Amino acid sequence: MSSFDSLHNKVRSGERRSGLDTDGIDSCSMEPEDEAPPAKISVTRLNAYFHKFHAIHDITLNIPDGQVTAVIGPSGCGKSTFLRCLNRMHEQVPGASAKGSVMIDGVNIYDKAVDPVRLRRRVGMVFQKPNPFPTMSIRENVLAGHKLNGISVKDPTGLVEKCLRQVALWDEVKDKLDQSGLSLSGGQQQRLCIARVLAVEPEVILLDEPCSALDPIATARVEELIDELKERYTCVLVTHNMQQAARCSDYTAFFYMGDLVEFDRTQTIFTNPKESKTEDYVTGKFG
Ligand SMILES: Nc1ncnc2c1ncn2[C@@H]1O[C@H](COP(=O)(O)OP(=O)(O)OP(=O)(O)O)[C@@H](O)[C@H]1O
Repeated sequence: MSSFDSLHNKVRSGERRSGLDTDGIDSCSMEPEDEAPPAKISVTRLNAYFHKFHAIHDITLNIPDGQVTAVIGPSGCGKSTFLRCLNRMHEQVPGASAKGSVMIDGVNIYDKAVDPVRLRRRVGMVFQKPNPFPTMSIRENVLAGHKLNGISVKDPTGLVEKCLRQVALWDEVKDKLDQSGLSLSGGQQQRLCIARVLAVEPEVILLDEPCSALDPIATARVEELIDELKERYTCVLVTHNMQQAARCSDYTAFFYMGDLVEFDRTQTIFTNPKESKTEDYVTGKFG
């Protein structure tokens, strides 16, 4: 059975999350004809470059508020570049530039008046490889965003506990908060990094293949966490793993060679895509 058939069948049978199986699509409660939630992020004619190389082309889409939007596509199609344009991390690469508009709650983040450092607190990012600050303890890692930005915290002990509870790490680390973040397993480190992002109270969380360095059990825990995060945050998830996109996301954007080929509800992308290129990709004909 192809992955498309498998995904399709799972969608039809309405199976629920269980480990790494392909399910959770049914958690997308809207039927295709329903109205999409309002956009948290409106991207219009976004183009990104590395020097003269035109990496993403004229991307226009609305990322719905309080949902998980997955970005899928073959290697090199521009997924990470697109993601990094959403909090202006792209421009930190020497020679990189972007054109177009990215409106978050109606404000163009590329406007000169927008401070990119403050923006990145509102639009936090979780990376492929867990990257706790190596010289900091678990506690210090959670508070790192405040420290690096010179923001005082009224109740650091309470904040550390709250954030570690949010990522379901508290019980595992509460007795060793002063140990190095590197003393944790890969999956625990990734949840610590998510706690670090949550500590500065973002509105949007960008996740760039957050499970690619994790084992299946750690992956399942991070996926469960993403499912919980969407109750409070808008999430954009770059993933190579179509099963993960199907399990975790409400909407999916399919990129190919720098173009946005199709954007729709995840259920539609995996069961009834409009574009043959999308169907070829989700059925594993190329990738
Ligand atoms: N720092 C860079 N300098 C020059 N070109 C780059 C740089 N980073 C990415 N690119 C190019 O931009 C294009 C898009 O890259 P990007 O990393 O966004 O793709 P991706 O879809 O995320 O790939 P992958 O799935 O392999 O991570 C690719 O052709 C890539 O080679």
